[in-house]
Amino acid sequence: MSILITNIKELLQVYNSNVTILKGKEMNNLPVLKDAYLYLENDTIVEYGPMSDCDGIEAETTIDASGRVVLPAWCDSHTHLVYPEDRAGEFIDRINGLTYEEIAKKGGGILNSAKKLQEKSEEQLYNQALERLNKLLKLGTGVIEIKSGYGLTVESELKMLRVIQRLKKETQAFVKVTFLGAHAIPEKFKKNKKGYIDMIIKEMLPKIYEENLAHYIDVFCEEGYFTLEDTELILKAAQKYNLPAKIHVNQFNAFGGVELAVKYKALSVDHLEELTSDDIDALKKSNTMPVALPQCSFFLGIPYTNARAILDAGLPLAIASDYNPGSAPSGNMNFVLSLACIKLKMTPEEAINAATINGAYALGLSSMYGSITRGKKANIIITKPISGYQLLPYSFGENLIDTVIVNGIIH
Ligand SMILES: N=CN[C@@H](CCC(=O)O)C(=O)O
Ligand SMILES: [Zn+2]
Repeated sequence: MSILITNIKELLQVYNSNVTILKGKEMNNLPVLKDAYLYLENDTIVEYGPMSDCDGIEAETTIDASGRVVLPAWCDSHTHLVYPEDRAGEFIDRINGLTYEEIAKKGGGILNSAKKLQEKSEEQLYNQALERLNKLLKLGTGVIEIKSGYGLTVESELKMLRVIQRLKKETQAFVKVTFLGAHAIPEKFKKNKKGYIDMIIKEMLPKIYEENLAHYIDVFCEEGYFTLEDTELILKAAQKYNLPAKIHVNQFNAFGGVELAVKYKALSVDHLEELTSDDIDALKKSNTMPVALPQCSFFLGIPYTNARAILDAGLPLAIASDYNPGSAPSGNMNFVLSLACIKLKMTPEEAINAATINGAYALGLSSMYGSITRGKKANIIITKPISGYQLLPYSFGENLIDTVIVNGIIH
């Protein structure tokens, strides 16, 4: 199957050499080819260039992209897409003045989702998650990370991971799977957290390894959840099973989680609504990608990640949706892009880089995804006719995505 996209108004992220990460000032650079064509074969980007060089190229399908912007599909590096049902009740509680922490303390939050998830079958969870994922594909997401973490028992964590594995096998999206058994302390272990951590290390991890169910390990390193010591125990154990870390840190409190993650060579540190100069210093000495989740700040009314401090320190930055029923009930990366510009004060160029190439890096995939480069995967967004790529973050709440090609298939 070959696809030729012609008359492209702006082709974004064109790199002849295989760029895999953008840092600091580099993030303000977004290469644009005007009046361009793009030629795809099966799941691969084969050629691109100015329309004047397009003569003689033929394909089974031709798409006229006059007036449209074409760019790599979004790489969403942080989601909790598999969950049993919404938590709209907590939304109302928060409107009435309760905080996320207060809701969690009275049995809501993650434990509420875990209770519901334990009652659902693998089939039910799969069908719900598939519907969500199909919506996201149409909104431009081609690569997605999905975490477990609403199981919190051996059986239910494995159930979640199997559902995610099935999404990986049976959909066009490229799915990376993260084990987040350490998402909350189950009610049963309230007075015996050590017992739950033991269960993660001695029962869950070996089974996950045996069945090859996950690519990454995650821990919610936060007051009231998992301490630095707890996190270190889990990251150490995961090393034995070759599961690199992508961890939740600094959502509500900054107490050294970033430094610990860097010590364990984490692929990414996610949230960072609270950020200290020590965190920045630790990141400077690392290859770890900081990931901002602005929808969580928007929805919970907590501070936004200080993206400017991160970028001005010469560091890279990715943005992701954090799609989950408690703190970010949407996986729409187009809105994430708008928030990055409006609230994180990122330029459209920085935000697009953060949602494509650096998102791919945060999943260990940037040599295959995230830019328009010969040999990279054919994951492409074609917008509706627009005046320029700045419209993507500018027109918040409006769907400007017309066609999405994922893995060479048109959606
Ligand atoms: N903070 C931890 N995990 C999710 C929220 C999960 C939930 O509330 O269900 C997050 O990244 O925001
Ligand atoms: Zn999360």
